[in-house]
Amino acid sequence: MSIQNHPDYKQEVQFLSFILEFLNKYHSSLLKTKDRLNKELSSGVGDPKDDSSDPYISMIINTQLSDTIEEKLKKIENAHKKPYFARVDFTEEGSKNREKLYIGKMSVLDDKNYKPIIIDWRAPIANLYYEGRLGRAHYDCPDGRIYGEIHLKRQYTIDDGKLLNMFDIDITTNDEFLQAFLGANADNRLKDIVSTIQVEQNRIIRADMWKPLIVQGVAGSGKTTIALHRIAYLIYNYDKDFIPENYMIIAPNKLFLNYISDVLPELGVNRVKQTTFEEFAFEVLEKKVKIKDVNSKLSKLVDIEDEREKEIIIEATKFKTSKEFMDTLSLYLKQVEQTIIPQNSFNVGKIELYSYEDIQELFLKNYSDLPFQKRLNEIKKHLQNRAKLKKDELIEKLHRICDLEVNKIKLNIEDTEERRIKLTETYNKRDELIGKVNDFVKNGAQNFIRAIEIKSPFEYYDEFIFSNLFKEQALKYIDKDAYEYLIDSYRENISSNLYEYEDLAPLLFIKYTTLGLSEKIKVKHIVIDEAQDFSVLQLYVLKNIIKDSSFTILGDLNQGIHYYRGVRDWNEIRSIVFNNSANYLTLEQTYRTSIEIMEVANKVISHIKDTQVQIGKPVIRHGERVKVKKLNSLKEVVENIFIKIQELEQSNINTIAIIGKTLSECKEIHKLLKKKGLDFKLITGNEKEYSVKRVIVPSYLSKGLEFDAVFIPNANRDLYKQNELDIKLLYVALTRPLHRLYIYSIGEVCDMLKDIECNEGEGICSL
Ligand SMILES: Nc1ncnc2c1ncn2[C@@H]1O[C@H](COP(=O)(O)OP(=O)(O)OP(=O)(O)O)[C@@H](O)[C@H]1O
Repeated sequence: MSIQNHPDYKQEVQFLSFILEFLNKYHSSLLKTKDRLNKELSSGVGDPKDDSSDPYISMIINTQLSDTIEEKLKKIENAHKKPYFARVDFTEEGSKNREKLYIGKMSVLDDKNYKPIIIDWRAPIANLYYEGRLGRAHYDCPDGRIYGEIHLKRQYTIDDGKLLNMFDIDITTNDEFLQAFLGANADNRLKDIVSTIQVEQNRIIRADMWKPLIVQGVAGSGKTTIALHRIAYLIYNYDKDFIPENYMIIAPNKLFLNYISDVLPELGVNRVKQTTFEEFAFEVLEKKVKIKDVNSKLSKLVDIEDEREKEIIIEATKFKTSKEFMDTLSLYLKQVEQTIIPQNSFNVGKIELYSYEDIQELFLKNYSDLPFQKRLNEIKKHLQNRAKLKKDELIEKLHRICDLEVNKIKLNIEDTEERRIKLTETYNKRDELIGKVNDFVKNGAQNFIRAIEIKSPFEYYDEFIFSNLFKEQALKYIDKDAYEYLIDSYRENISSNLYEYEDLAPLLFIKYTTLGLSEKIKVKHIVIDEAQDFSVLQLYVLKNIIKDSSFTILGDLNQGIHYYRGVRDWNEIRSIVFNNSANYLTLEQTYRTSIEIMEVANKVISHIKDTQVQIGKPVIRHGERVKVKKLNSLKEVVENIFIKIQELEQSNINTIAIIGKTLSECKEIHKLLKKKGLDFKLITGNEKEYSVKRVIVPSYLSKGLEFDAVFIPNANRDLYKQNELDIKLLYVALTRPLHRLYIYSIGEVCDMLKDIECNEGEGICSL
């Protein structure tokens, strides 16, 4: 049915015009306020945040108190293009009023009665759109559960302020809206999905903030997107308790952060901390150290032929990122703790004010919850108080001694010049000692504490690695070769002032235990994306040092390419890190890839015989058949890619990636493509900006990204062997495209793609 024939069309167009008019007025009133404030600012009067005098200001768009006018203006401009995307008609139990709830990315309140004209998608009542079906429904709000009836659920396509389409639906699943959304091409940034959030995604977004949440989701199931929507949701619903700066998202690298950087501002959220684990570690350590390329170990493992060498590196790294390593480090820090306080008492002269034993007790027992440095600060207060208390007594004693001495002199020496000299000396001595006592009261405790050495986390870590304790413990878990590899590689790195990525978590723990965290770290909720590549140790340390923070952890074990350190089983994280208190949810539906592409990816990942492997279920969206073409050389592959790209240019394909296995393979292809005049950007892992539409990228750096079309230049059996790492690297590459996937193989295709029916005659295998 054409939209114009819809019985409510006229009414809907009228409503849209009303809203647009409303927003226009608000916009111009804000502009006026901005001008006034600018004038006031430049003339030095007025408070820039006080915009309450304007009649339109009481109409609130997203009631973030800290919003600046600039932010509000931006929000209105966005809202103007698409003020809402859905409507739910709801009658609350006991009421006769059928409310029309228009739902948008941000709320718009009527300035006269403060009633919402548009409801923010994050508001409790908006849950009716995501979870409710026609008929009896309910939603939860701070006052409890509200029951009622849904009469209508309608979705709108509005673009640039024009109503283009509308659909009446029942459930928000697999509807036309979603299909249209998924059929669209990837621009080179992730986007918001407020209008098509699915039920299982909605539950993750709206899950309780204070219960740690672990999400296992297949490639393309929306984990990254949901992570960002969840932050936006939490910021809106916990705005009284937290500010955006209290939220932190940790992503694998800067390129990825750049790739996701549009989503939160699109959702009207700013100032959320978006960082990598390394950057956060530098902030905690209050020092930037040189870190070996995060992917260097992975690329080494990808390249090494010698199986034993590989085994040693994996064993050593697994240990270095394990709970056992952490326990060993804790044992070492316990030893350090015992020896921090020197075996001296706190004395003034020969008088003991605090015994070593008492100071040690304060350090080890009374303040055992605090970092070493903070314990010393507390102990200093005790010493200072004791010194102050003793001051009068000491001074009185000095006066008494002096008086006795004076009497003695007066009795024994006649009133001569000699007696006067002796008396002056005695008084001087007394005054000198009183001065010393005063000085001691002022500085004694400080000096005592200052003499106690707390080393830097780097020094402690160094001592730890080379300690006998570490050797003894390590050899309980790993063999001698792995231990020696661990020590030798550490020594080699340190000689060039380098640390490994895996050193960061223990260093953070040492910093926390010894010196404590800077007040500047305000994090309260941590969202970790691509968490499958985090180690138990990293998560454990984060959980333990950011004391009362809560967590949302999202990842996909199928994509765990840093398997030598990463998560192998989410249950391990639940028990070791969260004491079994975390919720665990899964996402099986995949939204990115077509059915044809997902089937190939699923076949490949099934080669890992592990119960943890999760098979993705694609949303019903068909695409082109996947083809594997056998060729004889990389040159031929590049020729083929060249021709295909000419074809793709005629179609609606925006972003294209060539995904190799190793960086060296990518470099080679990059050179060949350059010769043919094709401009592709080689991604090496050091980029901070993600702006181009055509890239050549090694699989391990393509994690999290997506493209309209993907070329796998060589999936032959020498490159992709049937081992966990190769299977996962291939899986990651195969799950990046939205619409087209082209696979080439120079010679014999790898075993994982062999299952695909192969038409050798044409050199083409297809599923
Ligand atoms: N409910 C949805 N409606 C529309 N599009 C969606 C929805 N959920 C996910 N998508 C789309 O699916 C694609 C994959 O999402 P996203 O990158 O967040 O998934 P992911 O689970 O993090 O993937 P990967 O693990 O492969 O990195 C994106 O294009 C996203 O916009």
